[in-house]
Amino acid sequence: MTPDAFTTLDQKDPLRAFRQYFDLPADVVYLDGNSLGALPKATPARVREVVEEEWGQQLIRSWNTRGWIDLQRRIGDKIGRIIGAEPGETLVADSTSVNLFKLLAGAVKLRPGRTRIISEIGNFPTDLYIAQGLAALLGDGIEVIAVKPEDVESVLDERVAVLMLTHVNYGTGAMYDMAQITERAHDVGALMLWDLAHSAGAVPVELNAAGADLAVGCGYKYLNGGPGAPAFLYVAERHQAQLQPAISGWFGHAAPFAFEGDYRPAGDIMRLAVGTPPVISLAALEIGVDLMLDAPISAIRDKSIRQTELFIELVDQEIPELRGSLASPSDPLRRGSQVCLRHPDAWPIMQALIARGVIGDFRAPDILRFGFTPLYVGYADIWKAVRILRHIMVTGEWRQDAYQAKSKVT
Ligand SMILES: Cc1ncc(COP(=O)(O)O)c(C=O)c1O
Ligand SMILES: Nc1c(O)cccc1C(=O)C[C@H](N)C(=O)O
Repeated sequence: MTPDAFTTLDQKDPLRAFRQYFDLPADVVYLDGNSLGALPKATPARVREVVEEEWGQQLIRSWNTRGWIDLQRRIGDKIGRIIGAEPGETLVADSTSVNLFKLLAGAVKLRPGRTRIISEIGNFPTDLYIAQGLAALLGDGIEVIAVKPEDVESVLDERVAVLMLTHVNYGTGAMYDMAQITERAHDVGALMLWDLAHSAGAVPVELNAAGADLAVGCGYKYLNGGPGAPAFLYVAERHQAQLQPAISGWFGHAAPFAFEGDYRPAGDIMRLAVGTPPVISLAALEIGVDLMLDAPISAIRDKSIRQTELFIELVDQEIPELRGSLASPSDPLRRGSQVCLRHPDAWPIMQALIARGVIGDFRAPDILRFGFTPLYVGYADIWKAVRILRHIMVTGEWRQDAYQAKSKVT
């Protein structure tokens, strides 16, 4: 394909208008929105309004007059529309790690007598760490068993309390069939908990249609809520009255402002709230979520598939050294919105790319990871990224000393 063909694709792109709503440096091709989403242009003004007007002028009155008290639920319901949940099933709260703890703990208690939490060896480490920490805290023979993705179904039996999987794998982009795996978990009476960190806003997700029980996800990736944005959690309506909150904070109380001495959980999703929510961060997140709601997820998915396919095809065509290096599934239907390539020198190669304005990720030990966020990545960006990657590989530019030193965040 020629560069002109990519420009034509951009001209015909139904999502083309969305790029203007993001503030991106002109000289950067940003292929890391799956780690930290881009800044929506409307966010700074909204944050300023919350700080200067709602906080500065209205002070504590804003909890009522500006709806601060309802933000977690209000934004939760909006995210619910992106992940196939009904109103009242999704709450914005805490971080993904903390939400995993709350939901896993609640799930284990819902399956008394069962001792196993099953997960996947390549899961994002925080998911495994949280499960391990919870098992150690609970004792009672509770154990975490992590197996290869292809072995997940074969370890499901009546000992399993909960199956906890990340829908789209952070390291490879491999995507599970949500409905099928959820059904297998239910076949043995286990609960299904999905981590949607790399799915929400990236691929179509239908939690209720799939029969999922519980889910968590990030606000700062495809939802563009900003660094450390509050996360979300989902509890299917049918479990809400029984799920015991493991962290029984006052925001989850049935009547927080009655200031009672004893804990009584709220009757609905609010029981999973803990303490005072970060209002300024919630306001920033809402801007990102609103933008996402304006874009049909089917158009996002179509563009994402097209972009990842084109990227793979171009790398194959243009960069002999990277031919056959694909670490993501080659079937786009089994892949999220990212492409991973394997190379023993992935670290310095990625540093050289970043120095030339193509921002992707390195993931240990040998992965070059490229995230495609269709709201602001164009087709011409893909052409440019592959040309620069080609230059770096052909010239051996990545071998320079400057690109060898490791930094703290990789
Ligand atoms: C699958 C997955 N879960 C969880 C997280 C992060 O959790 P937290 O936001 O609590 O750091 C990430 C990325 O950081 C992730 O990729
Ligand atoms: N949350 C992150 C952070 O605070 C620093 C650096 C990276 C992250 C990430 O989100 C990593 C990301 N979940 C990943 O898939 O690799």
